Amino acid sequence: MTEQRTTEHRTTGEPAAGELPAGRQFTRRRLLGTAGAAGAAGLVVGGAGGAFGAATLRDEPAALASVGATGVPFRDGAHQAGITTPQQARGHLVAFDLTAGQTRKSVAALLRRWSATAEQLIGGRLETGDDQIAHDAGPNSLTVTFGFGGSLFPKTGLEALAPQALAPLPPFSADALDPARSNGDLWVQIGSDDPLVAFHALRVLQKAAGDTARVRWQMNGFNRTPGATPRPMTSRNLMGQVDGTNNPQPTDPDFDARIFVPAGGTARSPQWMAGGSYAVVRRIRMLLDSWDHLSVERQEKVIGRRKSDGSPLSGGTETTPVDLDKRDAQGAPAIAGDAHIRVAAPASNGGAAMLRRPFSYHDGIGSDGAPDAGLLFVCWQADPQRGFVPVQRKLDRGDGLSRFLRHESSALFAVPGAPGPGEYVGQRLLES
Ligand SMILES: C=CC1=C(C)c2cc3[nH]c(cc4nc(cc5[nH]c(cc1n2)c(C)c5CCC(=O)O)C(CCC(=O)O)=C4C)c(C)c3C=C
Ligand SMILES: [Fe+2]
Repeated sequence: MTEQRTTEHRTTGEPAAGELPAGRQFTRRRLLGTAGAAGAAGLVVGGAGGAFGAATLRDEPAALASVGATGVPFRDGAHQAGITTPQQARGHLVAFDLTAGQTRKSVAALLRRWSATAEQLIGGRLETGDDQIAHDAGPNSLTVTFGFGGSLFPKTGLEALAPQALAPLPPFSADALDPARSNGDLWVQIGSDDPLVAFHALRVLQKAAGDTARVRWQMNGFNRTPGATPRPMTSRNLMGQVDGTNNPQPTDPDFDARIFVPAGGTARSPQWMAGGSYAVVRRIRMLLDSWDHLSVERQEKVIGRRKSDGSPLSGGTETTPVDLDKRDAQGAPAIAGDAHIRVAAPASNGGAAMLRRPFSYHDGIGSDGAPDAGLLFVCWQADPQRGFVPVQRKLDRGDGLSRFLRHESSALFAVPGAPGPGEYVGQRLLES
């Protein structure tokens, strides 16, 4: 049964006495405050320190806002966290390569170490000697998700267990890929609603890699902060569009079949991938200076939806089903033949679908003088040949949006299911 977005998030329970090392022991009031309590106790305006210095001057700790207190279990159901978890405000995507001479055994030791570390980070139980970057923070929806790249299998003698579904993605005509920022033996996706919590997790996991694996590439992204809008709503990307509306929903009857490998595995996904999923990761630069030259009306035609509220050009509100057959008063298709949502729709791709869960990125100004910004496109599916590949093939040929994008890096990872009690992530592969 699929975890529901709303129910996967939980508020952490009160830590048992002695569970946290000295200096990390929060009173219930400190750790589990509500937004209301934060409002009452959090900001001291005026007074000796003035509003600016108030947070550091008060001697009574304020309760955490609900954002800080929200936790996502590391082991919950059949799937790793970070797939159906609501998008967090901060994300780090990191690929590692094994150093020379590593074996299945040393990789198993690394995954055991990483799993234990991730569980400690998520539970707020830090090791003695921790750098304290996240010292005062609650869980902030921290998730850590681990995956395996195709190159891992021959390096560890596991070729026979490599999923066929993990075969390299085909080339696409619009690709401008940087090999140094593509692929990788291992992948870690970190998400949190607090940048310090996210950085801390990244730093601790990178140190835990020890001499077994080195960072191949790292990408840092962001989304809207929870609570930033008066009503919760679908996030916007850096082109300003509402992005994520027509994602498969966990309540859809075919959601699990589309996104996760079934319990018994499949012909293209061995049993050790049961409950797992495949992540396609693409760094897609947006050519924002060109995009910004278009009128809003043109921009809306390129996508097929209104910019203001994400409603389809065939009519209705954001969540109204798209009518690809609708014609305007002149008899022309309301949604153009090369509109992104027409070309990408399951109806145009033999039912192919994926769960898109991206982060935006902004790495300053590129050598061309334009923003080096865009989407860290992450999509999840039970098999990339039935998800990403057919859709990207179609987009590659006929998407009006592709003129404003550049695919700069690409990777595919097999993300195993959640470890059982006492297991580590990937144990069913590494000890089979
Ligand atoms: C191969 C898959 C896709 C890539 C790559 C991709 C890149 C990309 N998309 C946007 C902006 C939007 N995409 C939207 C919808 C949408 N996109 C894809 C697939 C890819 N997008 C799909 C399957 C869909 C849903 C189509 C449907 O069934 O209606 C939208 C509309 C809102 C929404 O439904 O999310 C926007 C906006 C950008 C900016 C981008 C690369 C940077
Ligand atoms: Fe899209």
